[in-house]
Amino acid sequence: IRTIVGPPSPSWIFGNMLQLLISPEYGDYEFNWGKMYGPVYRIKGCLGNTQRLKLIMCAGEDHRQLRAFLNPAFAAAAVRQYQAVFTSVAQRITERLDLCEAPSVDVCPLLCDATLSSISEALFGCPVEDLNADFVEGNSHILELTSTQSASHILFDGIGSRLPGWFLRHSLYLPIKSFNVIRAQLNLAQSQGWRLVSEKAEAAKQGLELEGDIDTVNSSASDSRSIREEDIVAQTPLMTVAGQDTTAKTLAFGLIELAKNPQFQESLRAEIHAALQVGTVHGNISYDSMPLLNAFIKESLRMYPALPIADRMASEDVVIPLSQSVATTNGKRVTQIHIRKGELVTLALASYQRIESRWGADADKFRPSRWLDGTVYQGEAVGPYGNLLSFLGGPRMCLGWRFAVFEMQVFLCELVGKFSFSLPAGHSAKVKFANTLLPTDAHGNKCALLCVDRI
Ligand code: HEM
Repeated sequence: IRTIVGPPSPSWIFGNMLQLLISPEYGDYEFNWGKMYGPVYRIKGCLGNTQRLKLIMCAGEDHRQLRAFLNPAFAAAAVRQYQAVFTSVAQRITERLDLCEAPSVDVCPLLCDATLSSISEALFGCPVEDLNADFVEGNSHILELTSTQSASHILFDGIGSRLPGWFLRHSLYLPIKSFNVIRAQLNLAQSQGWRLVSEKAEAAKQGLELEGDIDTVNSSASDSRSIREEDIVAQTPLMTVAGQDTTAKTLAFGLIELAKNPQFQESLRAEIHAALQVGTVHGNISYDSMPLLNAFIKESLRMYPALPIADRMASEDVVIPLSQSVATTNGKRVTQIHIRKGELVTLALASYQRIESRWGADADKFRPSRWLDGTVYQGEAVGPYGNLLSFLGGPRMCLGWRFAVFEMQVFLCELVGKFSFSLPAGHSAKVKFANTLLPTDAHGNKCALLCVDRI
């Protein structure tokens, strides 16, 4: 890795990490590095750590079993059953927007509440109000915590990646404010998970019919025998963290783009109204047959992947073949890279989604029509949806991708069908990275301020 070319490091303490993670706008440096050095390059981590590039990873047996167990709740047929939940949650966003009297609204909290409701009702089988109130509050604390990023966080992560796993697990018990919040939330999530599992077990004992959620969909799965209740319980915080903010922010970025492009917004609304009309006659809306809606969702995921970069540590020595050779500092070109056990690899998902050979010469622009006019490269699929890596790929691919796509289809039909979105005068939206991509105001605060008018 040391001989792979890459940008110079401005600091031994931070390496290239501040440029990568807290540039004024996400990608200011990274997207240029991609253009200058190609799809694979070396950057420096904190404290002289060198091992960073972009590649893919593997996962262990426990993880495979747990995925197999959870998979049925996220299969296409199961996700279709969540339509009534998504529709009712979307209608509640409309009700809240109708009550807003201010000239502009920050849509982030509305969307975040809505995506939590979808998870709670579809996967846990109960409304958010039935979840422990402290758990719901702790969840928003966690979202706030994970929406901040600073040089000291980055240094802390850099030091943390050099410490043994047992030390990090114990350090969570240090009396640090953010650790207190995480600890309390993990405990609440565990007890919340136990409550859900025992309620389901009790209902099943009484012969009550249960459908569609994580705990019941899988009760008959043959490969679930080795999964313990503790494992199911452990999924409660994972579902809310993985599925709430990711989908809400993708929608928020999408609505900002719609506000910037009134003409596209009009065309999308016309498609939605036509589909809703046909749906009323036939009793079902065919979301997958709406070209503009689906092109718009794919373009939102492409330009604003909730997780723009993912770090992986090699669990064993491995040789990774490259589809194109890359230059080395000693003037040679190599077609494979040797990664040693323990070395860190950064997968630059957002950069991949701006590669011109895949997405067109204007890959830096938000243009949904690229999905309809043949601009997008039609080759082997690396991710589950639209050849995008927003949901990653391989054994750790997002379990909830169908859930997220369907939820976005239903929410957008409701919102764009009923409201028009425009940017408030003088408001400039920015894109920041703090664990995930966030829309922010000019001061860097998480916010997607929009003028929202009833049609
Ligand atoms: C637009 C919305 C979403 C995006 C962009 C997204 C993206 C991702 C990505 C990139 C990962 C891999 C993370 C990593 O391994 O570093 C992931 C994992 C995961 N996601 Fe999503 N996600 C979304 C929505 C959801 C939803 C709605 C759910 C569930 C309700 C969900 C459940 C999960 C789970 C359980 C994992 C862990 C999978 C594993 O480790 O095997 N996600 N997601």
